[in-house]
Amino acid sequence: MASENVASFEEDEKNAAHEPKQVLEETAASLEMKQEEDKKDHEQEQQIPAETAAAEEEEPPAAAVAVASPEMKLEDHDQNHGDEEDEEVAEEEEEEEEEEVAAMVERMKTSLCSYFRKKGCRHGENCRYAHGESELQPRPDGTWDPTSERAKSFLATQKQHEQQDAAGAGGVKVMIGSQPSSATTTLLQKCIVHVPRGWSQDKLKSFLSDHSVPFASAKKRKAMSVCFVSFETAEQVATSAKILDGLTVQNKRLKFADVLPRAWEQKATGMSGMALDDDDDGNNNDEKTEHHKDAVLYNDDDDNSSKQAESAGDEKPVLEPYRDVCQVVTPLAHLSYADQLNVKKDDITQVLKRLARSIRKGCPAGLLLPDWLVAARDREGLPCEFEGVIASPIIDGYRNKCEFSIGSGPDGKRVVGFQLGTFREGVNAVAEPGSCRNVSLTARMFVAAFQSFIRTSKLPVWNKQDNTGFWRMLTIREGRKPVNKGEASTEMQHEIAEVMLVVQVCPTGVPEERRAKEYTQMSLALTNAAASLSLPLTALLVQDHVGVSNAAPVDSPLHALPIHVNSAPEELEDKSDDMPMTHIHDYIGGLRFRISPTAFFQVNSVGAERLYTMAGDWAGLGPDTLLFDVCCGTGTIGLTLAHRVGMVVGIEMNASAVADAQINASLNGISNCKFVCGKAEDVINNLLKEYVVGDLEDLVKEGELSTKTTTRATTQADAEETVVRSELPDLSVKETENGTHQIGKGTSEVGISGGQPIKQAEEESHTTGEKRLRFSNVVAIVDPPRVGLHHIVLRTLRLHKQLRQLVYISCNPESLLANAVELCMPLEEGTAAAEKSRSRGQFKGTTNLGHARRRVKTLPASEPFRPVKAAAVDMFPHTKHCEMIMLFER
Ligand SMILES: C[S@@+](CC[C@H](N)C(=O)[O-])C[C@H]1O[C@@H](n2cnc3c(N)ncnc32)[C@H](O)[C@@H]1O
Repeated sequence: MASENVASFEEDEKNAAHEPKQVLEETAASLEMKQEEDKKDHEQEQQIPAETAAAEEEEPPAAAVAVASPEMKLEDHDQNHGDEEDEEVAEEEEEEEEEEVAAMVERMKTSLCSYFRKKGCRHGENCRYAHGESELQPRPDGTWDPTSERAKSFLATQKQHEQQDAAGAGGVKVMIGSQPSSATTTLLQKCIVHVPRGWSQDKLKSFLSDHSVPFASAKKRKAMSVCFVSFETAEQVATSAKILDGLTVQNKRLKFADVLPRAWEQKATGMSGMALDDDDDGNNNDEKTEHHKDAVLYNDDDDNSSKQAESAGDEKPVLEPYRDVCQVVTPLAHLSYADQLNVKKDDITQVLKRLARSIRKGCPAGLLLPDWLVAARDREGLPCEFEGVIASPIIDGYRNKCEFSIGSGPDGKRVVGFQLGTFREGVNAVAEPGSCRNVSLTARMFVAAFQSFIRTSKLPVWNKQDNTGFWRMLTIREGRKPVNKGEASTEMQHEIAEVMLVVQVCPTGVPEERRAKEYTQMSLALTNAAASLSLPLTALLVQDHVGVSNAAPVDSPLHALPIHVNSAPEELEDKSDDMPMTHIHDYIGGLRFRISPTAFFQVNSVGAERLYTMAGDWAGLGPDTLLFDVCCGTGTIGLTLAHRVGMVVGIEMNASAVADAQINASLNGISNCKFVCGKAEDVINNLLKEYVVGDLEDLVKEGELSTKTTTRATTQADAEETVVRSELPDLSVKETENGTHQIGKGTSEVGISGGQPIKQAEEESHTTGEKRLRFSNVVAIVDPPRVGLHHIVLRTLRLHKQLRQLVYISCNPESLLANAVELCMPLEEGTAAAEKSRSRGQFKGTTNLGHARRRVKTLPASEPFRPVKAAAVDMFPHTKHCEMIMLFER
């Protein structure tokens, strides 16, 4: 027994030793693109649409994001800096890279833990080997641990196929596309590239026979310059390669290449093939849509060729690698829900450990480590308590917003659905949402109706390769009926009361009258479908967008189209005959929220309710609290917590979301919230000055506090804050005028103030003369986009002494990690001056830990936060995403 264990561990060590290099290569290659994306991200709404989520699933593991590419090093470096400094930064980045690769490899549990299987493993979740099949990941070569069930069932299937083949006609049966193929079978399938397009299959066969190629079967479609050939033995493959590879036929040299199995087959076989994409004929061959530079997908579905003829005429069949749409969009759906939660828990555990490691690494030499970091050693490296992942109350059909691409399917037909990969992978095909478990039935029915319409339209669908076409994207947003507390149905379907459809088009070159005609037909088709399927359709809009990516700027023109579906009067409060509806409504925490077409709203609204409640519970709210809701969207967090605080100030850059937030306050009779439209980095400093009793000496000068409080040291804050608050005048909040006025750079404030009697100061605003409340207890709940908080916001929060509690909600653990470094890393006195010279205008990225650590050193001496607790709410079942929440205090 014991020797078995040793043997298995030795083998694992060997495997592990190969992993880092491979991972490193992959990660470095992916970074250039990632940087570009991150830049764009900061300007955009960062909700994870189902489709984006799908694309993101395709990206390398999150740890790769922070690895620096050579381009990043150049860009981020001030050219005036000396070589020495460059080297230092490069060294740090290299270390960073190594650390993250190591962390990533650590997370890749590619072998089963034999201790766990036999009598339990004392390493628990920190074990580097997989505890059970659900934790097991494929090895870098695509194969599975040979002792796993997966590998065993794979071998069994392989054996079965071999038996079938032996009993059959003697040839190797090519099964790709219909059932799992074995590694052996895949190795016996090859493709030949640069075969004359005009050749028929028979011509190909006679060519092979003439050249004594011992093939088992050969397939070729006319008009394609690639064909597929299978062999019976490896020797036959080798012989044929010698004969065919490089042979000149009609002035072109043939290429004998591997066939790229579809993704699930790749996982099982670990195949990779030869480069194909260097066609020297200059023609835009169909094969060139195969961007996988390695090999060609063997699409054995003969039906596809005939299906293309039925399409509207502007699409060509594409030959490209594609995967099952559910696997792309919901990659965890094959696991039980409990296993999905375990996968997410492990991922977040690793992220948290990296936070502790990164801050320890950045701690100035000679400075005592903060207590929480010392305590991390006793928590197996965790920087704080981790309360685990809270399950989503709804597991299927939970998404209230999905973005469906309009394009061509693998068979060339017009399809409305999800992109089967990313453009940078060269995957352009779109597939119907099929049985993706995160999409609601309502959305699927609308997709089907819209797809039927699109197939009749004479206007072209969007082609990502040449950025042409008219129909681009269909966004479906759903709003629910109010649900009484405790009655929340697990079947979201029954609660959907409002549906908004936003159809994105590229109007370039299509005359207005022509568009208007198409829209009328579209509206009719969708209205009729909604009526016949008893689906609510309450808003229909067209969005014009001419950019390359479907992510349109929030100010892209929107036109509301009339629809005539019977709706309940309360659903249509802002609808009049000549003003079609432009919003939907949903409910969180018993409050009604109006949502504009471009405003962010959590896609899993019942999950969001859990998240916001937890944020409120952790934030230590009270009637004397001023709550800053940073990146507030339609005001969901602030408004659901408004009854627990003195006042809420929400900051949001999307103007229509801010307008929603203001209306949402009115809709729910909430009067102690203000919403400010502007970028948080532009307004937060001024707002803190406006509302927070910041500099206590000022107040003493103003005669509002006794001198006793001026000696208050930041580190004694908790004890003395009570004194400060009790000495503030006991005032009731006074009604102030609602209205809009300027604060800071290019911002506008809309708000309603009022509320319950609380303890705070009141003073006149310099800008409006209105009586303004000022608080000494300030809490921030930040819920930034995927890229995280802007460094100016982080700096302001860290330097604002009055801010003692900060709750960070994040849909991207990587940016949370980097931001947490900036909030929590201890600083040496005087560091700022020393670091100043090398900090000018650089360190742009926020998801890079090395950048974050260097940026902290540019701050003036300031008390760091400490991580107190962390948890996650699974807002995205069946995907790898999860919403994290962390409490920081000081
Ligand atoms: C993840 S959403 C959170 C919204 C809201 N807290 C909620 O849960 O519904 C992030 C929000 O931040 C906004 N945003 C993005 N960058 C911003 C910035 N620099 N300043 C202020 N808001 C920003 C986006 O428009 C979006 O509404």
